[in-house]
Amino acid sequence: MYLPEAFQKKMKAILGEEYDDFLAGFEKPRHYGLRVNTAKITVEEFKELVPFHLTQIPWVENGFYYEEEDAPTRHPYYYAGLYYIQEPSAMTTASRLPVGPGERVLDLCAAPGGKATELGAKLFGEGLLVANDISASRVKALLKNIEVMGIPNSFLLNEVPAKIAEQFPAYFDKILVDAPCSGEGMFRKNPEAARVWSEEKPPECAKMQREIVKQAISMLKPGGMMIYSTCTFSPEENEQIIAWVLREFPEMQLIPMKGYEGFSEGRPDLADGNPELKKCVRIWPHHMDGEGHFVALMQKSRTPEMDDVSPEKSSAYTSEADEEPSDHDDIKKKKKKAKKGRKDQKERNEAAGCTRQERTVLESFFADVRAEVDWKRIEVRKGFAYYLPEGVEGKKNLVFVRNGLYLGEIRKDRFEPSQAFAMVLQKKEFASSIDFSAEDERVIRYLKGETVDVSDLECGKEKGWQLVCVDGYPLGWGKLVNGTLKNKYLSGWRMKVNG
Ligand SMILES: C[S@@+](CC[C@H](N)C(=O)[O-])C[C@H]1O[C@@H](n2cnc3c(N)ncnc32)[C@H](O)[C@@H]1O
Repeated sequence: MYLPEAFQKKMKAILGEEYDDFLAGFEKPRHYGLRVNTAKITVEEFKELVPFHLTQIPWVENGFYYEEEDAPTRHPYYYAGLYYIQEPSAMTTASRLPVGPGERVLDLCAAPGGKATELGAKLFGEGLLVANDISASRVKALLKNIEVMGIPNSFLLNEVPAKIAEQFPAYFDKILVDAPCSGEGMFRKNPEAARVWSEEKPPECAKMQREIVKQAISMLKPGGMMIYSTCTFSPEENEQIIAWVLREFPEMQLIPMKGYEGFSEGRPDLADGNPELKKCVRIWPHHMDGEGHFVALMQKSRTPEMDDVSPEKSSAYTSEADEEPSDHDDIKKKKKKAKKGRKDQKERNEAAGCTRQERTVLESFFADVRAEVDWKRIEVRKGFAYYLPEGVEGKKNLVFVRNGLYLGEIRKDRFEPSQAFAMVLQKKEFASSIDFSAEDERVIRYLKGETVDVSDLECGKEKGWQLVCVDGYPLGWGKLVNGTLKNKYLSGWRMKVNG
């Protein structure tokens, strides 16, 4: 494969004796990965359910290699948001940022959402996920992925980091910066990246990365954690950025992250020699089954007042051991905790954000919804109903693409629930559902937008709105009339007819 000469020279200098192994790696096949969406299904349940040949990615608990011929993007479970297709090394970043329900989390360079969707899943619907990207077109993909994965409590922005920083000073418990970079680690996966690479790219990107990181630090709470990653090898964008942070922001310290035998230490010799830089992680494709990556986990010093607070009282103090769901039981505990939080916060006051008439229409639909609803968080704008996240009240002058969950549209005296609303529900949370088995050919026809005969299937109500599921996992809406399911699957999300 083509590799620019200047790149080869640089890598030879960095890798020395290992260079030939590194080069040989470019001829090996790439690896395909999927990440289980633990907000919807546990890893154990997933392994029992799916028909694919999966192999555990050894350093990511909910990550698996899959075989290309299994084509998981064609399966209905993909449409149900049970997993996200992600390059295995790219899973590392979000997996090493300890996030738990109730926290305020920011992903500053989030599109298309590979990492933001994992952070959102770890919140289990409690707390706030602010996900931003500077690119308007890429933010659209981010929105879709957040919706498919069923993350209700998000605020999606299309802004420059400095504008966000004005509104959120020292606000977030956790921040992820997956910086725009020269992409050297993705040359094998994306040969085009090698063709557009030039020697000027790394220093140019480094300039941009310093600006983004500076803004991120200003938005981090004392005691909060920031994780920085790139998919490139160049020291200017990796160790040298972190060395700069350590010099310029004495309140920031590098902290070790959960290890793996294939990880390599950061290289102080490629920056200013600070031995702390060994706490960074380099992922070399010739050492592991994944593409090139760099990850650094940092923490902002606590203020003296915070030292009076016991660890249980402050989410920012929580250690990784406490936070990482290590198995099935931990995930269940977290879900329980999130549910309790919802109950504690719930006050059934009047919805501030809608008229009495709108409320009546919504209430008639919500009579069939068995999830907790905090009416204070419902807002209707020009007939469109939203469920607002907590924590972004009064944030002004920001370009956003979505504030919270889009619930649906009020059309006179009817409510049309949205696709995104279906994706945050569990089957048991709606009064009536049509549940297809994944083998039933009607599920594909439903996903292609067809009307289907379901007279042989059981459902809670003989007519009206149905939550359409595959093996118990919601896919979207349908409306039942005389045994026929009218298709309400969002047209833009449909499976391609010839696909
Ligand atoms: C490596 S990609 C992010 C990938 C994403 N985290 C994921 O896992 O799917 C970097 C992103 O940064 C965005 N970006 C570039 N400059 C930015 C800036 N100044 N502020 C915020 N985002 C920026 C790009 O549009 C791009 O989507």
